[in-house]
Amino acid sequence: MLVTLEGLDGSGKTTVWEALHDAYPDAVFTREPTSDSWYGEAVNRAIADDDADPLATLFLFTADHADHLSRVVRPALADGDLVISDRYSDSRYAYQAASLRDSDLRRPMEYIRGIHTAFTRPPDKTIYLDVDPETAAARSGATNKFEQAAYLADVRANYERLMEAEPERFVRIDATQSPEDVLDAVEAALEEILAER
Ligand SMILES: Nc1ncnc2c1ncn2[C@@H]1O[C@H](COP(=O)(O)OP(=O)(O)O)[C@@H](O)[C@H]1O
Ligand SMILES: Cc1cn([C@H]2C[C@H](O)[C@@H](COP(=O)(O)OP(=O)(O)O)O2)c(=O)[nH]c1=O
Repeated sequence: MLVTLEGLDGSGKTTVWEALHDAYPDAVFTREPTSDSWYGEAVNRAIADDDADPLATLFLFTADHADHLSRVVRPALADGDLVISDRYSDSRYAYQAASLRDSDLRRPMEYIRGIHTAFTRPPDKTIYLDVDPETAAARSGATNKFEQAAYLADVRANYERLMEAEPERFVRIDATQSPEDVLDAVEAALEEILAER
């Protein structure tokens, strides 16, 4: 089973993902962008480059996803493992659709979803850590171009569209709560997800 964690920068995904290691010692913990491949390194260069072309950046993130799928996610799922990924394809649909909002693409989110359809493995469930863009930008320190409040407001609107389209896949958690309460809510959601399996 594939469970993904999504949310704005600073929503607390990584804090939760790290804390879940203790509760689910047998799960495969992974993330996008990947942190153990040259594809992930290329993505990190694009994130750090304020002048990186947004369409080129989309394809770098998508290349990293393809490698992540074939090298980590599909083999783990084939072994029957629980896979918990800190960010996954919805990050592309939400963030790159915002980056490409003023591009020549008429419907960026549909375009980005379209290039994934043929090869991706959609998540079984997605836990969305919900925070307002101002809190997100403040917590993340607004250190890169994706972490600015105005941009994050667009990203959040895109996540809302994704949740509206597939309400049964998403579990929304109020991530403005204390880290302990967020973790409790995520663990309760995961227990329910695994019980339904
Ligand atoms: N529920 C929370 N309340 C307040 N601060 C938080 C909370 N969760 C995480 N943080 C802090 O916010 C910052 C970003 O958290 P992080 O887990 O890295 O978020 P993300 O991976 O979603 O970008 C860190 O400094 C972290 O300690
Ligand atoms: C996976 C992914 C991440 N991103 C962005 C979100 C983050 O600003 C940045 C790095 O992701 P990440 O390392 O998860 O950052 P954080 O822990 O702060 O949330 O890349 C995309 O724009 N598209 C994607 O497909």
